[in-house]
Amino acid sequence: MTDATGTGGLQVDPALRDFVADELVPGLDLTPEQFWAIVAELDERFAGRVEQLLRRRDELQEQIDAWHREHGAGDVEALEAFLTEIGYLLPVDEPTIRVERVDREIAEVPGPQLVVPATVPRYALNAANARWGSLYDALYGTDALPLDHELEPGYDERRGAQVIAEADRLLDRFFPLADGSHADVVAYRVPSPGELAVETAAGTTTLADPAQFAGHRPGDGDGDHPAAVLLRRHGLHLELAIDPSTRVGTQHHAGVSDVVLESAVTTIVDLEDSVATVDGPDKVGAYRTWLGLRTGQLTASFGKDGRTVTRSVHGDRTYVGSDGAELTLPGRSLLLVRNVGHHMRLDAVRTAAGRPILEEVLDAVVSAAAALHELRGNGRYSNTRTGSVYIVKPKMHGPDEVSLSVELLAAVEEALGLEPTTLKIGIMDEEKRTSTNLEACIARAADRVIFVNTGFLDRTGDEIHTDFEAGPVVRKDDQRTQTWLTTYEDRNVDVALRAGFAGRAQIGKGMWAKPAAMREMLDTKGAHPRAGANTAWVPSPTAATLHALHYLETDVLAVQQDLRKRPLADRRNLLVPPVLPNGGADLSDEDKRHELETNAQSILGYVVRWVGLGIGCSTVPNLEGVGLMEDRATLRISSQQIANWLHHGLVDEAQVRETFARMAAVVDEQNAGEPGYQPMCADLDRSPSFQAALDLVFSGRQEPNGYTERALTQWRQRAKATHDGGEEPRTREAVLADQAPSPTP
Ligand SMILES: CC(=O)SCCNC(=O)CCNC(=O)[C@H](O)C(C)(C)COP(=O)(O)OP(=O)(O)OC[C@H]1O[C@@H](n2cnc3c(N)ncnc32)[C@H](O)[C@@H]1OP(=O)(O)O
Ligand SMILES: O=CC(=O)O
Ligand SMILES: [Mg+2]
Repeated sequence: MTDATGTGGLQVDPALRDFVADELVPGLDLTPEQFWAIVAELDERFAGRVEQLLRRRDELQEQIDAWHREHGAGDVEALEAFLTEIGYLLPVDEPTIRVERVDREIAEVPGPQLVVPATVPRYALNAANARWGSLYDALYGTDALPLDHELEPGYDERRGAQVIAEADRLLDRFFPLADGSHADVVAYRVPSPGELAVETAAGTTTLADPAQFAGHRPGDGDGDHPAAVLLRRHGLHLELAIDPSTRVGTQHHAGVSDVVLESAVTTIVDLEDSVATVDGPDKVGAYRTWLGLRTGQLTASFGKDGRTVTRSVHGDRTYVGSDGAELTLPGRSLLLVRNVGHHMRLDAVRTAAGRPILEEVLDAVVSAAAALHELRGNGRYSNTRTGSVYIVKPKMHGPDEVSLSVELLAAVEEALGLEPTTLKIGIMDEEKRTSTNLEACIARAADRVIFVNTGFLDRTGDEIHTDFEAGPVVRKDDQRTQTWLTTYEDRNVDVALRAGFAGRAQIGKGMWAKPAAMREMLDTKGAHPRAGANTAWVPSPTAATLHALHYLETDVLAVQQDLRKRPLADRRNLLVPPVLPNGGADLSDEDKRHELETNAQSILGYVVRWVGLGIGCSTVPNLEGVGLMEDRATLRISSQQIANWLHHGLVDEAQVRETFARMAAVVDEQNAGEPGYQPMCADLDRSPSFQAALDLVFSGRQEPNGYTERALTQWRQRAKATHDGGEEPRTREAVLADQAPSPTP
């Protein structure tokens, strides 16, 4: 099946081997043999270091476990002294970053960051194009505005009127007129390129701040009928598309057929926690998307609204600027790619001795080689105007692991002949040893770090695992208000600002994990820019458009200047374990039952799609029917939560097994209409998904750092092997093709 000829002595899965030879390297100054020789050499060079660092994680965890066994949650000063003594806490030495050649989308323009699984080209293309999004669509098709009547099929005029009124309200808020309201406008005119004339019944007015007028797109005839008016606030653009001949334009008082917002300023194409890639063909699927986005050649065809749609990447947008010169704005989100962490091994490529290689090595080399097409000018469009490639590194524990990542990127640059520091790094601050030593972590990457981001989901999982022996942890939903978490969020911003991130790099906040709850997001996620974050994660293009409103509202760069003056959040508060008072004795049986059921249901709801269908990120309804985005990081929390309560006797094994069996029936019911779905309850003992869920919980205590990848991967591989004799395992693409398209207005 595999053959080591021409692959640097590596045994390479045929799908990967063909992808590299036929798709990745042609057009580069690189042969497949050279490519694999680079991978082999880097794997060999770094494998020992990685093993050592993983052992260090385990050693520290064992020491921390022993301390908590003796002291319980303990006294925080004593804990600090102990963690310092064992080398977990390192001296604080404030760094200054020196990163250069960073695109303005990262350095200067605060705005939403979209994340998209690399395994779904249809979604990835949508994400790349989500730089611009229709505010009308986002308001029409979600719960952002209350809906008090049943929508007419097609276009509902009452809903349309509600959307237009809300858009007017937002325009008044962000782009006020010198006189009157946008709701009174009958025409937007551009008599000369630098001048916006706004006609209302009361006469002609303009913007209260004329500098907000950024340009226009000429329509038919003179400036009385522009096709688009471009406005700008806090570095973000908003386009009034004017076309009175359309259905919406006819209804609008000034012919505005859409309000288009600059939305996903940046996008992370994810090779990590939102994908299920367990073998060569899976990895090829994900790599092909990244390559196709960088060459601009990626397309996806699918059925939607009864017709076949072919999606490809959008071009740039051109206007006449307010200075009269042509103004070109990027049509696509600036793309980053998230690679896997140090703990991942890839079965699909093995050394001559049979050892699976470091998956991060292959990710890094492929990520850079794909981008090389564009850096060499072979892409249809350019992602970067500064010649940088943005790689996000997850799940690093402390500064030595950051150094390892930096050295790997430097080695890839050297091997591919890239200028030093071309490969930039986004540091996910999502493991406790990174948060508590954030200054040192940033220092190790000072000349290439382009973000620190509070990945609070993994971080919560790691908190539970690190404090496992301190006592039973608080309920999952109560983590959000714990001292460690609020300190972590504040301190991440404080440290980054002191290190000089403002105007140079991103300070990011975490994912909005309720994909359909847009009203709630609008009401709460504005806290992210107000907390000094110049970006925060959203799960979909629609969420990006709505979250963009928060950056129009808040001038993040001004907030950052103010925050710079506040005292640094106290690192000691990061050490307060989130354990229940009185060992959980205050919780009622009903509280415990509910928490157990909630976590069991979310574990099963996610795992059944990962293991059974190869889908790495899903919306799973919770027991209250609210759809929650679940990925490997949320799974880490849920499985650690149950494992921790089991360990401390809040629940027992029989109860856990009984609850999982009961929840399996609920999850089967929820997925009953899913093509290719294998119900767990048909035979729980033989269901790979059900067994994976139990594995995650019952191995949760021993599993290094509480990660979920080992169990998921093994059970998915087993499920695929079972399929081998019969039906082919279904891919997400196949599942999507069978699904009715989502209702978009
Ligand atoms: C802890 C962490 O690491 S968080 C980071 C990992 N998480 C993520 O990456 C979340 C990414 N988001 C997603 O995967 C999805 O939005 C989900 C799984 C949450 C929901 O997916 P679905 O149920 O299929 O979404 P839904 O049916 O509401 O919408 C589908 C439409 O939205 C689009 N869409 C949904 N999510 C995205 C996305 N992230 N990027 C681009 N387009 C998207 C799809 O292209 C599709 O539109 P189309 O029919 O025109 O192609
Ligand atoms: O990767 C993000 C997280 O929250 O974990
Ligand atoms: Mg994470």
